[in-house]
Amino acid sequence: MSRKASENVEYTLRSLSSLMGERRRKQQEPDAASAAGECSLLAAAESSTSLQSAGAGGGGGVGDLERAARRQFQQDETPAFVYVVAVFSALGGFLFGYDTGVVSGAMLLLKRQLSLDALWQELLVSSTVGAAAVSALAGGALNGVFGRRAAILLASALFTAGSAVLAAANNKETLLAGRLVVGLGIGIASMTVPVYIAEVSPPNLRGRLVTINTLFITGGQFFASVVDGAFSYLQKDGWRYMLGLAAIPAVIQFFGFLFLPESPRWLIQKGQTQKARRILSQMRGNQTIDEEYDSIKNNIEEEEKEVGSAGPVICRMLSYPPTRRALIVGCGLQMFQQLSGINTIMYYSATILQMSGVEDDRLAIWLASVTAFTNFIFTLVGVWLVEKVGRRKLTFGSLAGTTVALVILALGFVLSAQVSPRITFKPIAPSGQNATCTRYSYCNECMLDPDCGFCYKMNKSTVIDSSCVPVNKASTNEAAWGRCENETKFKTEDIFWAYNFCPTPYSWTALLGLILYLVFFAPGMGPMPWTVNSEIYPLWARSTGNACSSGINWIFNVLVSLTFLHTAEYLTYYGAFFLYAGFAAVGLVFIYGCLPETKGKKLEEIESLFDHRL
Ligand SMILES: O[C@H]1[C@H](O)[C@@H](O)[C@H](O)[C@@H](O)[C@H]1O
Repeated sequence: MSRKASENVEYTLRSLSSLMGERRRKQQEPDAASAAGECSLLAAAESSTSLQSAGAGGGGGVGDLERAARRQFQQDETPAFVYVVAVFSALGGFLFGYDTGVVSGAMLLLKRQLSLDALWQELLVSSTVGAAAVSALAGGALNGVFGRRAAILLASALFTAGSAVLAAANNKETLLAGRLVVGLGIGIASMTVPVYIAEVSPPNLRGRLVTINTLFITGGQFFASVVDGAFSYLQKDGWRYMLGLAAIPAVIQFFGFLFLPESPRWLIQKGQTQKARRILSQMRGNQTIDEEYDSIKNNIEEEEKEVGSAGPVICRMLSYPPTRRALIVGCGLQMFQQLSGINTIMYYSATILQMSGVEDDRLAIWLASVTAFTNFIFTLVGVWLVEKVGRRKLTFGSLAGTTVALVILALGFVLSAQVSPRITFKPIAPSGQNATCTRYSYCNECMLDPDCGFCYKMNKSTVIDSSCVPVNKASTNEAAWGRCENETKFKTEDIFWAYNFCPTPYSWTALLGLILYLVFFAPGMGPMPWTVNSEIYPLWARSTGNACSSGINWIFNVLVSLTFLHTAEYLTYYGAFFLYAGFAAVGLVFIYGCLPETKGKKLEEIESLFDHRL
């Protein structure tokens, strides 16, 4: 009998045995449990044999029975406890999304209240991402030595402390300290949570449960954008609520995890086998865990024989071809996730939407939450698809669509640049004022200079009397001098001010590109790098592998988001998006050539997928 066929028999046997055992329990027959088990097993064996032969002959009702048994088997495999554990862990993802997302709205208020210059604004935004990169890299050792549970507890304590410091801060230095602490929490959570969920999940649900973590990340980003919108009306101290609110889920996670168990795989590795057994059977409900337990244990012993246990894990990973290949795939996926520009889209969506003709600031903030919502909803599609189509197809399809969307986005900007309004009016700068902006001839050039903005009138749908003047450093809603100097006044005179965008009839292409981008990116390229990384390393290399790949994710996150405005300045907006499309196209080749399918495999079986060259 082929391996697959014998697996099927065993599967049906176990399913039917459990199905009938369950029925007996329900009828509350007084016979001893063991006898019931034995009987049902015998009966199951019989029906299983007949299933096989009937299956070969194409019996229809038998298929139904088998399907029912499978369904029952899967239900038995996943008691509600696994979901509780997954949701509590994924609160770490929620905080990751919330804290990275909320800062853009908080910054609008903070820069006014604490008179922050551009350097401080950049510091407050990127310090968190930088700290996350460092703690994600360090989190590998932390996870290996103290376990997943301790790492998650530490992350939620850091989130709580950081949010409290931020809510109470009275100066920019304290704010910076709070943002650094929160960043340390994000880094640890980002690398630990997927690993922990993967290790406690049954194979048939692992992808889905790990992907829920990314759903929580994008949910956190969406929630942050709504909170930003709501508190933007509270000009004084609104930022305290925005930044401090994160303490609530952090405290919930902390207390929840005091009662939740350690990963059984980590415990087995540390020799705490009795405890591991107990937790594993708690996670698997009424299924027998012997097979799973033995396979984890044997695997650990074999790995130790094969790779040894001397020297730093990263060196062992690099010198052992299967883990070296897995590391290349894991880090490559995380790198291409960021290089395809997701965080440029997330952080600058308000600006991109303004380019699509939305002129009102507050409306742009609310529309940005529509973008965040699209990201969230389509991640849900990913949760649904991951166990149906598998990781490889989902990631490849998603990146292919993302590449096309980036090209459409770029073409939208090309069209807009080609019809960019001419500058027809060159006002004389008042003495002592900067006049460099007045040298530009087209709105497009003016827009790309972060110090300048475009001031114009409209005659029906034509731009007239347009000038390029310096922006007011304290508020980008108005110019430093000239007709657009006073926001409340120029609005009554039918004069318009465009900072960071140009009025254009082709704005809809940018909007279309933006939405298409998220529709394609969110189900695959968003969650799959995290999901795949949580499953491709053997146990001894899992925390280090995830530490490296998460670190790469955060490093490229900083690189891409911090350089976007400069890239746009040198290459123009469409140049920047063509560049991301180019990176995404290279990513496609990488995925096609290197990413194996891990769907449905036991964590212990996945290593063999990397036995051969990529
Ligand atoms: O998977 C997540 C998700 O797609 C987020 O929207 C993004 O901001 C993160 O950088 C990414 O790692």
